Amino acid sequence: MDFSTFNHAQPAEAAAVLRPCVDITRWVEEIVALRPFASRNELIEFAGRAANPWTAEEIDGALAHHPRIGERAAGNSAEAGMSRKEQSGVVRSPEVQAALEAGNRAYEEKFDRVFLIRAAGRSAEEILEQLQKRLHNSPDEEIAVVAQQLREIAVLRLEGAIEA
Ligand SMILES: NC(=O)NC1=NC(=O)NC1=O
Repeated sequence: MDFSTFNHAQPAEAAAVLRPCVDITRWVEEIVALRPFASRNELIEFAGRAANPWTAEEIDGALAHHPRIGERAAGNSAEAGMSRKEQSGVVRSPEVQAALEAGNRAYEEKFDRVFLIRAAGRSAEEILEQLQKRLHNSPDEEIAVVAQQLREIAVLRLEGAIEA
């Protein structure tokens, strides 16, 4: 959808573009309510700080839409397509794949949620390095990192969804 159409669309139509970026209603509704934005850049910039901070409940609700790193998102929803595209660069050797799977399991064991990282533009090795580093975080430290990664993914998705 182009910026001008988004800016003047019906609220439900605008919300439908935002929802696949991150499934957090407060974020979607704040952006829809603030339209019309003066520019695409202003929209993107606001999206980077809207509904801050997200609660742990909001984050965990949104995580349900994110496949594990190394797992291919199934289905033909907008989110699944975005996840596949974001993870398309995460090509990996069998060894790295095995290490990612073990890392995901250890992470879920410790934090009781899926390991989330902004995968776009990152190699499997870098993701594995981040996973192993973050495993040492305390739960409070880690939820802040997860929130930042989720927001980066949301903004990247929004930039992809709204053409100039
Ligand atoms: N578990 C994940 O980190 N998933 C994802 N990261 C992305 O950048 N897209 C995803 O679906």
